[in-house]
Amino acid sequence: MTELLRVADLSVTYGSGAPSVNRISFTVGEGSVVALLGANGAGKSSIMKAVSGLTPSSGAVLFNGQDIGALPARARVAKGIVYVPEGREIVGELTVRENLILGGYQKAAAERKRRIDMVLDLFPEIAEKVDRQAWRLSGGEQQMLAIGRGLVADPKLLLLDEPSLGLAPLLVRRVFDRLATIREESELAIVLVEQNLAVTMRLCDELHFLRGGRIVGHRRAEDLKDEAARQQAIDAYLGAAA
Ligand SMILES: Nc1ncnc2c1ncn2[C@@H]1O[C@H](COP(=O)(O)OP(=O)(O)OP(=O)(O)O)[C@@H](O)[C@H]1O
Repeated sequence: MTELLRVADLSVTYGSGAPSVNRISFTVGEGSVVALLGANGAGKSSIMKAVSGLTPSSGAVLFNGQDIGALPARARVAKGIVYVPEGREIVGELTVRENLILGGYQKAAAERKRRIDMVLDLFPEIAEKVDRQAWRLSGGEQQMLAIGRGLVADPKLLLLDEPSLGLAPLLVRRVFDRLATIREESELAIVLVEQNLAVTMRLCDELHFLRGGRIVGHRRAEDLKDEAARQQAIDAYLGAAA
C-alpha cells in the first residue's frame, strides 16, 4: 500500500506544561482508515489539529513524501488534507448550499459545483434541504453537512473528529453507512477519532490506542473482529480510563 501520511515524533505542547502529544509516530496508507482511540484528553484532537496545521507542533509530518510541517493550514487543504472538527462547526446562519460552497473555496467554480452535486447525491437527506439554514437541520444532518463540506474540498485525507458525537444511534448508523459508501467508491484515506468502538470497527483497517499523549498500542482491525478481542485490547491499552 502506498504511504500517504507519515507522522514522526510528533509533539504538541500548549503553554509551558507537559506535552499533550508526546513523540507520536504512525502512518496512513492511501485509501486506508486509521482510528485513534483513547480517553478524553489523551491527545487525539491535538494530533488532528497538528496534522492539519491548526496548532503548532514539533516533529515531522510528511504527506506524499513531502515534509509539510512548515505549511499553513490553507496550503495543507490545497494538498488534500481536510479536517472535520468535533462539534461540526458548520455556519448555522448560512444555508446548506452556502456551507458546501465554503468547503470548496479553493476550487474553480465549475469543479466546486461538480463536487457539491456529488456530495448532494451522496447525502440525499441534506439535498432535500439545500436552501435551508444549517441550524434548522437535525444533528445527524448537520454532521452529514460537515462531512460533505469536507468532501467538497476533494480531500485525499479526511481527518474526522468524533463524527458520532451527540447523535442518536440511528443517525450514527446513517452517517457511518455513508462513510462506508465513500470508502467503497473512492481512494480517500481517513484518520478517525471516535469513542464509539462498534462503528469504528466497521470502517477502520487499524487502530492506535492513545494514553496521556502517547501511542501505547497498535492493532489491525481484522485481529479485533470479535467483542472479546476488542475488550481485551481496550483493557490492555486503555484500562478503566476508556
Ligand atoms: N488550546 C489548548 N490549550 C491548552 N491546552 C489544551 C488545548 N487543547 C487541548 N489542550 C489539552 O491537551 C490535552 C489533549 O487534548 P485533546 O483535545 O487533544 O484530547 P482528546 O483526546 O481529543 O480529548 P477529547 O476526547 O476529550 O476530545 C488535554 O489535557 C487538553 O486539556
